[in-house]
Amino acid sequence: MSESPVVQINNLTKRYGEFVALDSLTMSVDRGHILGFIGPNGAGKTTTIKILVGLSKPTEGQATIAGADCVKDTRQIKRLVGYMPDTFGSYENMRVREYLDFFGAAFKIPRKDRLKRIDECLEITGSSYMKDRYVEALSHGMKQRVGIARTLLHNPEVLILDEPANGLDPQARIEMRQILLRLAEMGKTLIVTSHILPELSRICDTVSIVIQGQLRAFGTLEEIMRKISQRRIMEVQLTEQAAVQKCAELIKQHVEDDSEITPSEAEAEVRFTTSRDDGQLAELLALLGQSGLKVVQFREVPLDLEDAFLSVTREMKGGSGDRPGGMAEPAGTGVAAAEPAKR
Ligand SMILES: Nc1ncnc2c1ncn2[C@@H]1O[C@H](COP(=O)(O)OP(=O)(O)OP(=O)(O)O)[C@@H](O)[C@H]1O
Repeated sequence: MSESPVVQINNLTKRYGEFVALDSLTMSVDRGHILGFIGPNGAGKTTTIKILVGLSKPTEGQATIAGADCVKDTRQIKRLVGYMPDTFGSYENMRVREYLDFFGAAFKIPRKDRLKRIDECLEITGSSYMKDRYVEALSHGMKQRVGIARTLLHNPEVLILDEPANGLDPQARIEMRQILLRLAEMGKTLIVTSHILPELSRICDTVSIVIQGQLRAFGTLEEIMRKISQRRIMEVQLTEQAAVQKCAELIKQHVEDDSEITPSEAEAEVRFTTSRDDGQLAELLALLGQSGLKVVQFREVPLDLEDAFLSVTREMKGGSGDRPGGMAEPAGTGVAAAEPAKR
């Protein structure tokens, strides 16, 4: 029999007066999994997280962590969840070990166990060498790692990390990724928010895309990518910028009426979306050549998580209109919108 999900969110709704910040959100995360929680500014991510960690009450719906109700069982929730916000706070004249000791004491870890636990958490996050350094003198990347060590002190089952890779250089991001994967291997369940989508796609096995308080896509990376890749994005690279419009016109005559065609004179290329098969695309390529266009590349653009995100964001544009804190119009590829992936 399969284990029930560690995090279970059912029809979670949060209203501020008339404004619906979260609209019947339902999703779940299994033990040892890493959920990428994605959404533009104002989508409702922080609102969801606040409810999960017991800092806010939903207007309707329910959230549980390892069976504990996020509203009624707040003491249990504190023990079960480690939350790392996206800001570190200011801790002057405190060394890393003192900082962690302070939080260990706040979690009521007995002093003799605390020192051992601090060493363990520093080791897991590759921060042992920072132990005697002053917190305020740490780099941003070092602070992020100490922040995770702090989150681990009371050995929570679920870790909620808000933008852990934000502001990190490429090397620090790789290290962060390794830490998060190690935590999942240890059986921790992770919910990670991020705006660095390619980074997130390397660590998450499940992805949830929230826009305007609603779940727009949910499932494994493969499920979401399969949905959006029903239409592929093709790219035609030309030798001359002047030929771009002519190329776009010819493509328009050959593909579906609702195909999205994006000419870029600056890059001497045309991108378009289509469900035409390989044979039909080969005909198009031949036609472009016969029309005197010098095509140097004709290829399918691989889709990534960013495309999925832009795809569902674009779909929302035609929906319920503006909303405070919404995302600017994305320069998306216009691939077919993803339906929420059922699990
Ligand atoms: N206390 C509040 N009163 C009224 N509206 C609120 C309150 N808190 C949040 N909101 C609104 O709810 C919506 C969702 O906000 P939330 O902070 O959850 O978004 P988010 O996805 O975390 O965005 P970001 O990525 O910018 O942090 C926003 O439109 C926000 O303005």
